Amino acid sequence: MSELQSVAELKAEYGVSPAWVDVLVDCPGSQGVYTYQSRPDLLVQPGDILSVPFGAQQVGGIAVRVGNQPPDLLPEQIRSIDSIVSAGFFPASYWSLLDQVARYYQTSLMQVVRVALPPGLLARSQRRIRLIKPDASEASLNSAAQQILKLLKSSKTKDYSWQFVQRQVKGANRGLQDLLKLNWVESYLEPPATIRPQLRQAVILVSTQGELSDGSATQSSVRQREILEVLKRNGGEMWLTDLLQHCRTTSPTVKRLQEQGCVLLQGREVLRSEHAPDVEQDAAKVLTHHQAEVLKKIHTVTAFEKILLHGVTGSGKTEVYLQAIAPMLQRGQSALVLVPEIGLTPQLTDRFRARFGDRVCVYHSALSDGERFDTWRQMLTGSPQVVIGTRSAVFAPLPNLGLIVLDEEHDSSFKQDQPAPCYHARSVAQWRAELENCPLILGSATPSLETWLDSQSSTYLSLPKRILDRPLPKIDIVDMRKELHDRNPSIFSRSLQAQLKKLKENNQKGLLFIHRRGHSTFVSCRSCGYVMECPNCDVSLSYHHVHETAQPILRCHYCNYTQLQPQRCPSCSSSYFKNFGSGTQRVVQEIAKLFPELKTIRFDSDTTRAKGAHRALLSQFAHGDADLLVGTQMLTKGIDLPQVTLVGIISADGLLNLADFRASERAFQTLVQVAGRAGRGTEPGRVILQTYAPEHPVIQAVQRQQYEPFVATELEQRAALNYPPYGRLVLLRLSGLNEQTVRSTAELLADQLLHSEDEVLGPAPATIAKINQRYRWQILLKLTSDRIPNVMELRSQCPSTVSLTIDVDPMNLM
Ligand SMILES: Nc1ncnc2c1ncn2[C@@H]1O[C@H](COP(=O)(O)OP(=O)(O)OP(=O)(O)O)[C@@H](O)[C@H]1O
Ligand SMILES: [Zn+2]
Ligand SMILES: [Zn+2]
Repeated sequence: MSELQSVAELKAEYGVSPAWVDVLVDCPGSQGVYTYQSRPDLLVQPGDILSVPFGAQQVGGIAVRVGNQPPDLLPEQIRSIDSIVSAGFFPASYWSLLDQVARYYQTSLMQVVRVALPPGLLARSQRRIRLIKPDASEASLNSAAQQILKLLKSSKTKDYSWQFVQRQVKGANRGLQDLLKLNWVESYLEPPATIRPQLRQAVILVSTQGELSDGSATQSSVRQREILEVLKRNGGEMWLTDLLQHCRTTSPTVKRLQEQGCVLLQGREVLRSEHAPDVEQDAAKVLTHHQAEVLKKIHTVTAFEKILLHGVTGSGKTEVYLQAIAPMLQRGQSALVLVPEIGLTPQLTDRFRARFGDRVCVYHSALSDGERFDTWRQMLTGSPQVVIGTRSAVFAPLPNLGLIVLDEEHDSSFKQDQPAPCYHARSVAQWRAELENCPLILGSATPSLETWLDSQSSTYLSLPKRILDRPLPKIDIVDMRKELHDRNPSIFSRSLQAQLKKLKENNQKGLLFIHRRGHSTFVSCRSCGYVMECPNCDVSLSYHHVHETAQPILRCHYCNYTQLQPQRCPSCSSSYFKNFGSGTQRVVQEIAKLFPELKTIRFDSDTTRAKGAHRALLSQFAHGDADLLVGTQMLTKGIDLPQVTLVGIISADGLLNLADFRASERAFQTLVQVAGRAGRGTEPGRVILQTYAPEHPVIQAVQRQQYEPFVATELEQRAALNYPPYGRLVLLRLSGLNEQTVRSTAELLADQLLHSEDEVLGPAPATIAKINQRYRWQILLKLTSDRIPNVMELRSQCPSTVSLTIDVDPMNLM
């Protein structure tokens, strides 16, 4: 638990209000947490908005911590709080949470604030003064207070901005204090509701006739007609940006259409929350027996409780979340739903929107500052709502939280590796649920070992069957060594080919899963073995081939370094210089060669980079004439398309051979999840899993689709080696431009750690020893107890050229 004390506790203990307050100052040009002295007459609580002196100014700040421990500063360095602008602006528990994150992950509070809050929150808000006792008499007051009172009475709304009052009244501050004490006026912070609404250009179709160039078929008039046609098809109105993109045209062309009287350009105000398409209203589904049982249990939980919802793929977990949340909104409470990646959210958010309409808001780190800010403002209004977001949304400042859901809780993207704080949204969600005293639901078909082991201390709920008793797909394991032996050199086994042939006739769709992105993982020389590497990073370059006739390029996935693929080996000049492996591009090209009748869509980080691309590609696949979706890890995450009957796993081997103690767990989870995309509709599903290691225990476990036996074996191994979820880890990552300095710093730190009772592994170069010119070393601490040593102090021993990242409970050991 946090070491923070509530004001009530402090008062009980000391009989006084807290003496010191840490204030987050966030104004243009400076952002930081500073300590101020409180005043005996002020009862400052975390979450209050304060006015504090800063330099020569008075600025707004947020009280984040209060205490009676004198800070490590000279008395003359500490200034006093001016006043409380707005008490309880944030729930106090919110600041306890951020504080707890900072302490647990051993980073500064400011760094936590940076992931949690939109920048410049206070700078955009305005402090105002309002008269609350209209019949107040001025007689007994000092002159400044009298003037303020007079001023406020003269205002129609009985209120003015503090800035205005200060300009009108000399000594306004003292006058205000008196009035506040009398409770005749109140001081409040107005969130910038009306400030700078964003305007966006809309194009409206006025006439398809107009005075198009001259009626003749010049190239430009044909172009213009096309644009008008597109506008017409879209109901006569589109955002300018959408129209430009859609028609591949420029704004001067559209402006010319306006001059010709065909269209009208108009600035419109938009709320900058993520633009979502209209979704049809949807009513609650009649639950299956298992779903109903689970929901009944969830409804009985009203205080903090950790609930593991273990449901096989396609068992209808989302429907359970929806029906768990509905009564909550009715009671005026809000819910937070965390999902691993934004690629998965379009379908999920649509389902939530269909049920709850505009009470749903999407919050993730890819939002622009403006969008984040607007979404934030909506949250602080306190109206009951559902926030869906990725890991940073765990910090969404929703007041009155009734439930937190973490869907696909096993997913490692809930953990932030870089930059600090290296937090795990699952841990933070748990602390938050504890602080808010609300239930936390962790949902997964393949729970993480951490959660599984912990489920003894939580509520276990299970959905063992798919909805409507649909069967799990049948999984065939294909030994690729045998394929080669039987003279099938193709990346598709004979059984996968047979299934692919049947797709079109049966009017069904398939997914092909590849473990890596890009055309292949690396390029090497078949004569001398030379491997093309990135000059900045310690990784091989990946081969990218845009289309058959394009010049192939090589790219680094860490720093984006790009070069043309050389014709010959740079080392021995051999012309046998080829790419290996199989990535999405190669699979797409092979399909085009072998099955020209099948239409494919590529779904990986290259094709989904643009905003909204996930949604566009998935809906193209679901509603268009494409037969195959070819993709990477993204395919494993929650895609729910009833037409998909076939899942082909091109090669499972890359997953099995990762150098990480969690490799088996991850491989099992990924393979079960991707297999689970098949047969979710009325037609049963079929999975072809290709591998060079069919006897591998993970492959065997996946084929049987039995979670518990797999986990039991895996836990035994972890226990034997004292790895998580038994023994805990802390990883220290060091990096810098000078290899020698990084190395010697790592050695110095490791020496100091040797005195602790914990096991010190390393120092050693990281698996990827250089990224973006920075050399990387690491030290791994294997803890012998649950007590996490404080390694913050080691920071002072690092030269300024070496950066140290502390990763508590690391997920990524590369
Ligand atoms: N009670 C029900 N009756 C009919 N259809 C349902 C019911 N519950 C859920 N469904 C449908 O079943 C499908 C699978 O549900 P859902 O996507 O929630 O499963 P899931 O458990 O989240 O799966 P996964 O973990 O594989 O993503 C969805 O299309 C959903 O609309
Ligand atoms: Zn060579
Ligand atoms: Zn690089």
